[in-house]
Amino acid sequence: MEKRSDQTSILENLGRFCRACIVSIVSVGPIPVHIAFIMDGNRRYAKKKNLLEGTGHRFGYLALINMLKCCYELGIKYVTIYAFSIDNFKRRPEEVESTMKLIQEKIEELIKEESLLNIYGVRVYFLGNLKLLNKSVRLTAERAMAATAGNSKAVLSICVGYTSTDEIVHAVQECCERKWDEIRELDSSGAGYGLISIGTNEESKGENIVGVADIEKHMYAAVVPDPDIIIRTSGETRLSNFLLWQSADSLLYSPSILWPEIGFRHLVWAVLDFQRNFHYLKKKGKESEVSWWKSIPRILKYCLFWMVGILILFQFHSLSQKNVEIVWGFF
Ligand SMILES: CC(C)=CCC/C(C)=C/CC/C(C)=C/COP(=O)(O)OP(=O)(O)O
Repeated sequence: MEKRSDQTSILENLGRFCRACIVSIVSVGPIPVHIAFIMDGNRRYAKKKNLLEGTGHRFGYLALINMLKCCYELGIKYVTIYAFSIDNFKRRPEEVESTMKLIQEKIEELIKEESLLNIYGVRVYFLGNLKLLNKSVRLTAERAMAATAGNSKAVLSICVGYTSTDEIVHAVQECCERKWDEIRELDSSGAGYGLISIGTNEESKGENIVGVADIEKHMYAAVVPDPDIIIRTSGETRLSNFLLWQSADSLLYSPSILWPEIGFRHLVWAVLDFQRNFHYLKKKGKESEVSWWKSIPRILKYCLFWMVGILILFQFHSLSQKNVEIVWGFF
């Protein structure tokens, strides 16, 4: 029994070591600053595994926690997730209620002292029309934002009661209201009142024109940079009203797995895809600053990684299926 658990912990450490090696190899190239996830396929996962529908979302949450850890290990500073769209409110009332309950329960878990958010220094934002949430979920969300406001290493944005078209309409409305107040302040005589028009100019102070940058400032997602990659599981290549304004230059990556099945390997693949397409993604001024000599420790780790890999291959016949699964679990 003792021997068995020793063997398990050796394999777990081996899994962790291999993962750390992959992280250091991938980090030689440019790492995306912001990844957004469309967590698609929770209910299909439950169906596939003959589980209750709501259990699919619980597995989805576990996958989310694992994915956040992977992102923070890779040094990705901003993560945004599509947790509940405005359209999701049209689902069966029992489903809406149970998903909301789950979201509230998990937010409460996430703001505990020893939670993942505090370990990795993550500030959390809720993006969307929060008025659509019931009072207790809204208050929990507000409490989470206040509780993590002092964290500054990373940012997690949770989109609830969100759709991109709603965000754009809200931003334009708010922007016009502000512009109206601004003009009124500048021209107390009221003589300059007129129509406010939407212009293509970036920003326009004191004029009756609202520009792109003016609108952007009023987006829910104004607190984070535009996403470099949007990952949508279940092989779908639609954005489903998610970050339409912000995704003009984003790479869409769409692995054919259901959200609860997502793992480290899918994230690494998405980042490698981003690195391959880096020069096409208009990442001006964001070139990697890594020079070859700075990569020496990483290259050594890379060699060590392959040596260990070859040793494992030699030993493979002596590993049981269970042991192989333990190591594979880290990917
Ligand atoms: C604290 C926090 C943010 C918790 C998140 C909980 C969580 C994983 C919510 C996901 C909800 C959702 C609508 C997923 C989409 O799958 P789907 O229901 O559309 O599945 P389908 O595509 O198989 O129908």
